[in-house]
Amino acid sequence: MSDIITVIAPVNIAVIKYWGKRDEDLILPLNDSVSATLDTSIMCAKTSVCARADFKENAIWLNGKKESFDSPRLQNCLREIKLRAAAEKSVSEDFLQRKVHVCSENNFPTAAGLASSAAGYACLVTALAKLYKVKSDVSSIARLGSGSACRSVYGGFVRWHAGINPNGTDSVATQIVDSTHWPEMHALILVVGDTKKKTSSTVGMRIATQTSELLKHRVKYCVPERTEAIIQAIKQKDFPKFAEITMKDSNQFHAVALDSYPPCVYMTDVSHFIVDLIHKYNTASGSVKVAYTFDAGPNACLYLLNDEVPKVISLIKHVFPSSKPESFITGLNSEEEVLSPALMSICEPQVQDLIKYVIHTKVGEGPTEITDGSHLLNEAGLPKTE
Ligand SMILES: Nc1ncnc2c1ncn2[C@@H]1O[C@H](COP(=O)(O)OP(=O)(O)OP(=O)(O)O)[C@@H](O)[C@H]1O
Ligand SMILES: C[C@@](O)(CCOP(=O)(O)OP(=O)(O)O)CC(=O)O
Repeated sequence: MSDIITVIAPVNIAVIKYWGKRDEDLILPLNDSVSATLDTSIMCAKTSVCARADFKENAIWLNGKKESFDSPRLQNCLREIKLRAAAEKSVSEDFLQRKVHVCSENNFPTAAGLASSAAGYACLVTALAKLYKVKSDVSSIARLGSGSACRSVYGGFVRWHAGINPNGTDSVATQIVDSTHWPEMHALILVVGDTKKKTSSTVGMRIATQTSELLKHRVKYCVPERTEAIIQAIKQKDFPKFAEITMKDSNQFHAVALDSYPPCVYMTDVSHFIVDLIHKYNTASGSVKVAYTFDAGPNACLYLLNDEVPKVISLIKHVFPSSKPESFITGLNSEEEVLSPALMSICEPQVQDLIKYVIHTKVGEGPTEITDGSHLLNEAGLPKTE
């Protein structure tokens, strides 16, 4: 039997955003956040890990390239998993002393605002937990890699509790409902740009924490109320309520980014155009059918129910013509529906390629171990691609 462990882990897109830390080293947030975990069959990180007595050093390969293992976030995750394993006495002292090799790949662009760090660290920490046979919840360890990663440790809809303990022991993720609760919930990710962003989330939220008055108001008054309300909406499958809170929270997060000094601008003209289009679509539909949300970048994530997907895909194709129509919609198969004249008239077609491509996905499960032997490390514990 192989001693290599391989795990795939999902991305998650928040509907109540995490933005601002109360402790930068422990990655403790100022507020609770809520997200949906997205299907690993469409977007995922895949990570293989292995610990052997003859490895000379800890090593990590990310997307085919050897990277430094010195990153404090990586070191913190490995250290905490080993401490947990030692406390649980799950492996021998000798095993804990061994060096590890890690090889990871994302099947979508890295560091492009598509939550690669969330999937990446959830995957790494889950794989290490299996390697060291850790049984307890590891969301607080994934949090040390990237805050939002703690939510990718679970499937379905997930809440990250900010917690109040200075040492962060209560800053953990819990599942609100699993992925079978609201299977009709789909997501369309409209990729406006997939290059590295100008201001990282870490830096952007540091500036906001130091300078934004609006962030203080958001943390104290808006997020607590919205968190409770959206959890109710999720439990009751109340889409219009869910969508309204999602859109308001995205708008407020970007208002906080603009209220920072110097301001952080993540949305582009195309992003704002999408916001306007969704509001027009909802008005023309007579009720709220689609929600948008934007992370620290220009890409839109639209949440909508399955029934609505054919119409919305037709609308996107009509408004955003592509020079590569055959590869414009990726992910889950989606039918198209002829748009009614009323919906056709809400927006004229724009110039070609404002949106690069669209990923159609849905709410899915948390990290899973891959047992078919398709490891990223070979028998020598080195990347198969080397
Ligand atoms: N599969 C992975 N395994 C380990 N680390 C990863 C993996 N994927 C990404 N990362 C880490 O996350 C970093 C990218 O995080 P960053 O926050 O810049 O981008 P993002 O996650 O795509 O965007 P955002 O967090 O705003 O959605 C990478 O440079 C790398 O350090
Ligand atoms: C806008 C967000 O996507 C911010 C994500 O920030 P990160 O989790 O990437 O930040 P660090 O904890 O500094 O690594 C909102 C969210 O996912 O809740």
